[in-house]
Amino acid sequence: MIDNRYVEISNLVKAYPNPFGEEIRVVDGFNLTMQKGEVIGVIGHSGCGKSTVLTMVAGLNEISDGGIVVAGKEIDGPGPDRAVVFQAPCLLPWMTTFQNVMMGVKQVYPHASKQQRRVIVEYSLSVVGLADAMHKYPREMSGGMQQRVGIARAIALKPKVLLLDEPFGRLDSLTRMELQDVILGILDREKITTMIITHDPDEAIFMCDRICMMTNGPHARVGQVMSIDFERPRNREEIMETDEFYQYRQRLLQFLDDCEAEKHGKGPIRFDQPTEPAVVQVG
Ligand SMILES: Nc1ncnc2c1ncn2[C@@H]1O[C@H](COP(=O)(O)OP(=O)(O)OP(=O)(O)O)[C@@H](O)[C@H]1O
Repeated sequence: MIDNRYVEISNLVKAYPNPFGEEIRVVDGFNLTMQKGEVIGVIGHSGCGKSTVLTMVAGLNEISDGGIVVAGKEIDGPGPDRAVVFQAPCLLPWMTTFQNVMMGVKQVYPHASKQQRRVIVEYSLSVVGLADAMHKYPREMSGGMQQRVGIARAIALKPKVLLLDEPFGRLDSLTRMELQDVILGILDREKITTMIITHDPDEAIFMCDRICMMTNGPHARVGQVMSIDFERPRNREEIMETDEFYQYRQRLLQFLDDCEAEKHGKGPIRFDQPTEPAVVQVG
């Protein structure tokens, strides 16, 4: 049997102390496996624990219980095998685009020659469409351009896993769509295993191979996982003309509505999947 578990998140728990000093498990028993090259979306209501899960996978947030294995190795902190893109790229304002990307490359490739590093940085900036803006400073660029630098900075590290935490959250809808296409182009070429957090069902359907729907917190975990069976490369207009797109969307919205109802005491809704949750097939 082929072992497809490239990323394995097992019984993941995150507990934070509340103001009374009690430990509250915001995430409790989160299980998910990701295949190599797979793009997984994580969707759920605000505050359910999506970023908490992502930052634990990134190694930036201590794990209270359970574990995360990436490419056969249990993680115990951040590493260049996992690159993160947050909502805001946090570029150093006194450095050019080129220098901002080079900074991470120097750390990850300490033994590469100057010329090799330059090629990596230039390539990463060109794939996000910034070949002509390498020497601009952040203040000279739009929010969308700055976010492109953040993406270039992440892919320049050649990570095993790319973690995107609402990367388009601050962008207008046109720029958002442009950047979705940029990322999809990169993922189609480089086949990087990717987790993307989003609030936007359309974005999740367009970009992902599977969408993991999280239950409400506290004690949030995976409620359902839905496979998105559109072939790649994907064309936005073509996908949006299919019946399946609207069925997927309906399924996601229904889940979010059910979570909302449960929050207001209209549940309980049954999300009982103790280990790997059931995969929902639409169509
Ligand atoms: N450092 C912390 N200390 C205590 N509680 C925290 C801490 N960080 C997050 N939380 C709580 O954990 C829960 C999950 O937060 P998280 O940011 O992961 O949710 P989210 O689903 O990503 O939210 P959003 O969609 O609004 O970004 C929230 O209730 C939040 O208040």
